[in-house]
Amino acid sequence: MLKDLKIFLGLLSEHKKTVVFAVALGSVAGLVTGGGLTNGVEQLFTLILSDDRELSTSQILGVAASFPILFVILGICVFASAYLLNYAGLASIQSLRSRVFSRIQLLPLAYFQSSKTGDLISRITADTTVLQQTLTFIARNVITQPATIIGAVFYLYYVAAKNDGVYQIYLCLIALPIVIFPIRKFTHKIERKARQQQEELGALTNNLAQNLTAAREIRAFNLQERENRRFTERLADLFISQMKVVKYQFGLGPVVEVCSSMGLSIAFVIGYYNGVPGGVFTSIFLALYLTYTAVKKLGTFASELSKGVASYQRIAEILESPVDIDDPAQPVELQNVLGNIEFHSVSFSYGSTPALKDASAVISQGDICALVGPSGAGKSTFANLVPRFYDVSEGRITLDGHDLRDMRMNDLRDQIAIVSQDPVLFDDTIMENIRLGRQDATDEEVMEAARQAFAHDFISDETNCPQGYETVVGERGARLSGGQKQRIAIARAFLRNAPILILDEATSALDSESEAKVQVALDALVAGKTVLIIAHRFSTIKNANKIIVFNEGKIADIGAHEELYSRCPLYKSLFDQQQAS
Ligand SMILES: Nc1ncnc2c1ncn2[C@@H]1O[C@H](COP(=O)(O)OP(=O)(O)OP(=O)(O)O)[C@@H](O)[C@H]1O
Repeated sequence: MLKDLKIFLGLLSEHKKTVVFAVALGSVAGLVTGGGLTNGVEQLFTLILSDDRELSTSQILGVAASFPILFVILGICVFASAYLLNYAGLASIQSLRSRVFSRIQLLPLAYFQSSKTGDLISRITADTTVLQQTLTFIARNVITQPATIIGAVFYLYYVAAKNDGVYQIYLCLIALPIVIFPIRKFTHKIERKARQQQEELGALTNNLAQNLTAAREIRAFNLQERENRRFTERLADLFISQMKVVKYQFGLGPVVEVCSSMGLSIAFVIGYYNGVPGGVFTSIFLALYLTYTAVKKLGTFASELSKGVASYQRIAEILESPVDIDDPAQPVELQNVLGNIEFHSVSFSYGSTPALKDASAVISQGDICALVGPSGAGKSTFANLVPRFYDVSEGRITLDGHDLRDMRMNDLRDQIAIVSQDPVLFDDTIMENIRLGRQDATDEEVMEAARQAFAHDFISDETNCPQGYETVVGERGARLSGGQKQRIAIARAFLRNAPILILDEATSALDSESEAKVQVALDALVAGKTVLIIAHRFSTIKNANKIIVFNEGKIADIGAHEELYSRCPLYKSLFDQQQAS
């Protein structure tokens, strides 16, 4: 438990001073409860049970006032301590969420292919919420409860010293160590069950996320019933694991109470036979009761801690995932990049799946290089290695003679503009979506880029975009057609004006009229730049001066159209097939 507690105290370490001050206030509250309250009760009951009623009015008022005073002190300490500790807890969770989010921005693409989006969302939202509850629960109880126990035990010691026959009542405290055993057993169980519960919640969120992104397909293929069934099954799994946590969490309290009640019974028997006076006995009973209640709360505390540990482990998995593509210690300074790219015997595998084998190629400044080959041959993989979305497994890639791994990632990616087949737009205005190409671009520059991409006309057309450049495009650009989205993406590339362009069949979503227009724009854009076109249709390659033919992860041939057509059988057959269709 101490190890687990350390994790949480570590999370609170940014607010050490606040925590220390709050803990001091909590200790006062605990000691006042355990020591002061019991003492007050002793005085009160001794006076009320006595036949002798000769106290002066001021003495009576003094005793009567002692309780409100005690509770005012207690109230101030408890409130201030809880407020400050909650502040530290919530602020720590805020910074943890922010750290997890920042980490996610750095993680390699491969991480997202092996993780599920819904589960990641669940870790950042649901698991951090559990942690938040744990932190505030710990904050409320970590000091108050032990302080209450210490105060009460000291009071018992004080009473035993003052009264004959009372020291045997210490026997009642034997119940305390006995209670530790069920607490330990239950907390281990809770930690495992809570982890399972959070995993089920992650799976449920993932199911939901997938369902929401496939709303069109679900309707098109009449999958509603299948989706309902799957979601209901997930809900049932979550329910079962939640109930297991509930069983152990709430089973602990009664077990501790039964052990504690035995202690109270022993106290009664000892007190009765030893003739302990009524007032003293009442306060002893209260001290024992407070001690057991505090122990019970510590039991709940341990179970909360276990739940928190289970969630923390899921969050820590993100924080501890290696960022294997990182900046070098002494990066090369990139200046006036020309765009000469060379692949030197490059191999790459996705896990154990080889995707590129011993690929060597030179793509010089100004080359328009088309990557062609059958599906799965390695074209996209080849292009994805240039912006270091993945690092090569073997060999090296150079830009203007420098190994890509010797450059700062941001410097390298600043030299590259990408237009993908299915461009992603953010739920923001058209202006801001284009500005992603270069974040410091002025509105005028954004509009000029849109003109170059033949996007300005549809953006200015009120029927398409009622607020022009200020029109919000919806999630993933839902309010725009495929062709319009692609022209926005092309406008981004114009704005970026990078020396290297990667086009993933960039004109595939355009109708023949816009395709012709964009082709003119692309011709202007590519001038003097190094261009990689992942070509799925051969119509795209007519402007390429260099064609790389891929087959089963290997480069089968490199050359211009005419030479490849005459000497490369694979290229000839692919080209003829396309012409025929
Ligand atoms: N993220 C991934 N994880 C595992 N394997 C992958 C991944 N991406 C691609 N592959 C595999 O790597 C190989 C090359 O894929 P790649 O996407 O580079 O081919 P491609 O030529 O671009 O195909 P297409 O024309 O169909 O897009 C294929 O066997 C593919 O299954």
